[in-house]
Amino acid sequence: MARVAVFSAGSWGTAFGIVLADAGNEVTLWARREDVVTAVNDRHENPDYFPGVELPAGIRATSDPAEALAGAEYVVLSVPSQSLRENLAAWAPLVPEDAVFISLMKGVELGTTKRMSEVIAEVTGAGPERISVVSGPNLAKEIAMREPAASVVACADDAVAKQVQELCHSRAFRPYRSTDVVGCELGGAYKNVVGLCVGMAVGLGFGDNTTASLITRGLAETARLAMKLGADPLTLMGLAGLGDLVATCSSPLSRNRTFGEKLGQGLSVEEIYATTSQVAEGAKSCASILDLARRNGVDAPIAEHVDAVVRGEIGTREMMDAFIARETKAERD
Ligand SMILES: NC(=O)c1ccc[n+]([C@@H]2O[C@H](COP(=O)([O-])OP(=O)(O)OC[C@H]3O[C@@H](n4cnc5c(N)ncnc54)[C@H](O)[C@@H]3O)[C@@H](O)[C@H]2O)c1
Ligand SMILES: O=P(O)(O)OC[C@H](O)CO
Repeated sequence: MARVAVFSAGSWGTAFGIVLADAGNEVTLWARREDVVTAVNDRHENPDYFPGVELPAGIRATSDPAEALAGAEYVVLSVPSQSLRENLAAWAPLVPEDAVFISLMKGVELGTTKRMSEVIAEVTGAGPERISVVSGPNLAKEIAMREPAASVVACADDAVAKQVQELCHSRAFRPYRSTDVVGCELGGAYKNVVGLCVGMAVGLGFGDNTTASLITRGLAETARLAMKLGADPLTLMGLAGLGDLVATCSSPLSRNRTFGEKLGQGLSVEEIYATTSQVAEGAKSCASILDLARRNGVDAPIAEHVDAVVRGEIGTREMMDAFIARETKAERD
């Protein structure tokens, strides 16, 4: 049993907290709001995200980061990607010096184009052996309901990946392990952009040929960039690549796919933001991923067109027409 601090009590932080508690760990959830802390501690529930789901007794909550981090052996980070740097700068001095970070986030930082593990390294000074990521087809609601699912734990140090793997192996959650942090993180971040794109196609009324074509070309685009950055292409064929892409692009539970669907139905980005407080990472990361691709000379048509739609520069139908009209090429180019 280990002591784990989870930041924060949103959908995935709470669901992964359930996994960790089911696996026998002592979990402290950090929540920004006192009413969430009270609901978790007094009623074993997080009503904002999973009303009616009873949280395990091994989960406690606090709004005090120092209390959450006291004696923590593992620090799970699950805040919106663009807020990580600022939040972590405040928490870092409180983190025990040997604690291992576990990033659950699927985004790329705007401006710097850094992956989340790179932001963690920069802000905390932790070495690669103290930074792991978990990524895979893990829609939070299904995980909170203990529906069976698999995922990937990646760390440059295989022994640490194994520790984190054991930490989160529960009765419903089966983690595999990898040392390909770049591949896992890019698979997770890119699938959100492809999920937005597929959602747009669905919102426009297109069927399975269109979605399968976008998923497959999205995987090719992800692999192109990931390989350029040193990832193993087989990682992208695994749970953190194809697996997550399929879950996100197929499920109405995906916030990214839903966001795209609303765009396809004609809503504006501002109108969609007004209807949900939950994060659709792809709406921000399309710009940073496109930036990363351009800096590395990688062709990224899906990121480019999704970014143009999100900026309001083109419409969703125009995006689909542009994909078809692109100059013909070999499939593997
Ligand atoms: N929800 C899922 O199914 C799922 C699964 C796997 C990975 N992820 C990834 O996990 C990360 C977190 O997503 P989520 O689904 O938990 O999002 P969420 O919107 O459900 O929760 C985000 C949490 O962060 C808090 N928060 C929001 N803005 C903040 C800020 N500026 N500073 C500090 N805290 C802030 C919110 O209060 C909330 O507790 C994302 O990168 C997402 O891609 C989500
Ligand atoms: O709801 P989404 O679109 O953020 O997707 C959730 C998970 O990342 C699926 O693995």
